[in-house]
Amino acid sequence: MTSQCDGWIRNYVDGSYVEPDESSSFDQVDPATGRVLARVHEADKALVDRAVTSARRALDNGWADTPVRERTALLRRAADRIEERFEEFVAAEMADTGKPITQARELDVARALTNFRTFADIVAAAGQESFVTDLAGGKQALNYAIRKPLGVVAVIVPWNLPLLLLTWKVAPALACGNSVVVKPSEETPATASLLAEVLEEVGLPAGVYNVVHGFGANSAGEFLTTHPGIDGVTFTGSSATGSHVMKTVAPRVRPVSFELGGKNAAIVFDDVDIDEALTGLTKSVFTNTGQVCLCTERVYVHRSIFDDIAGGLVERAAGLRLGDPTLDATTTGPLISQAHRKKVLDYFEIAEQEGAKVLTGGGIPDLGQELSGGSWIEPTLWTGLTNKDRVVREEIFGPVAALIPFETEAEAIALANDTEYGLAASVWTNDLRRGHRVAQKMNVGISWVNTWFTRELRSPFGGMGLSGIGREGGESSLHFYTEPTNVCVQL
Ligand SMILES: O=C(O)C(=O)/C=C/C=C/O
Repeated sequence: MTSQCDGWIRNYVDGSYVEPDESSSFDQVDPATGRVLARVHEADKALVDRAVTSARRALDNGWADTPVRERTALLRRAADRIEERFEEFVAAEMADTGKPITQARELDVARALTNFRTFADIVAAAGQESFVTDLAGGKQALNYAIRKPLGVVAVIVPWNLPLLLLTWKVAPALACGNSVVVKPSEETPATASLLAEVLEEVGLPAGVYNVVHGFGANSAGEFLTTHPGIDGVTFTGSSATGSHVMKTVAPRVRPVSFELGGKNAAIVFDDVDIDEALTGLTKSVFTNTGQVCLCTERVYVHRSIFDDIAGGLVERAAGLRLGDPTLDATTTGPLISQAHRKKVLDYFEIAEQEGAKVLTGGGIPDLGQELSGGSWIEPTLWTGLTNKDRVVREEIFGPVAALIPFETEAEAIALANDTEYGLAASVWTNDLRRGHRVAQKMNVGISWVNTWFTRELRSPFGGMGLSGIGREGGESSLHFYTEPTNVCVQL
């Protein structure tokens, strides 16, 4: 039995794919064409319970006590196996998202390899904290902390970078000896189920990795976060859903790690190399059709170069290639669904009501009959807006940004920080002292200077305010996926 066969994408529980039934299922839709590709079997409450129970049993039957070197060796084998099956993962990710093949290869699946290998290295090298404590009367005590697995972790991941974000969480979770129950987004079920094949092939014990599919209220996600057997929740997705998940685990005071929404700013100073800045800004606004929590939706530009940057970005947007995701020349895919496209188009309406001047885009492109059923949208740029406008305050999650001029550094910092979110920012300037100074002043988790989405996986990653709780990455992941016990011995 495999993750996807005879037209079904399956749940994976206790080491095997679950036989689907028609009664609870939903469609896997290709966002590029609107075509139904397969049926997805929706997990009911009993199946979610079986997943959590088998995850606990796997922990207790030895996985939690597996030597670190065995766990990290398994992660490396998983990376090698994904590499061998690379194009299968690319195809599965593209079927779910419609994203261009070059991005699926160079970002989404490539990062899965890096995530597994990086956390194998980090956990293999991790030490423990210990101290010799001086006491009264010349006595001493030895204090040392051992880190145990957090336990059964609920991993809830979004539809924008499905495999990247899934492995960003599952790699450290497994490396630290946890077992996981994964609830992928209903929009993108394929790679989470396919990963189960690889983990089984490389010898992960049954029950350590489980996948349950579902969506909305009173479904797998809800059954999972409310399940008394869950020891912690790691979630990437919208701030509203994050807030709801927090409420569901609050009665049992379970730890959460949230990477949520953003309304990220770029600040472009007058001393930039215009071409270099345009390249970086285009990437930060339009990557993954703007469907990355780190994408820029607010671009603050020094007034003296505003027209150069605005004009240059319009040209770059015109240079984007929307179309058949299987072509290497394609740079930009569709939005994830018709429902999400309606949300983005509604914001296009609101922007015009708020006085936006549309520099480019603002509608639906005509890409021919083959793609007419897809959820395509035009890359869009606005001017004429202020920080008071809804489309400058609310996360849109599409290929769109508002361009707003500023005069002084202090004004730019104030404008960029004027938000309830706090995930990412980018500062573009050739004065590196100013770059460091302004980047540090950003109230965000990740602040880039003259670059965007450059990732050091050992750094803390996450956001503040509405953008999340906690950090993952490097040591931060170890802290979330383990529970330390400090032992104090009188010497
Ligand atoms: O790059 C990462 O590790 C990561 O977590 C990216 C998150 C993007 C969310 O939309």
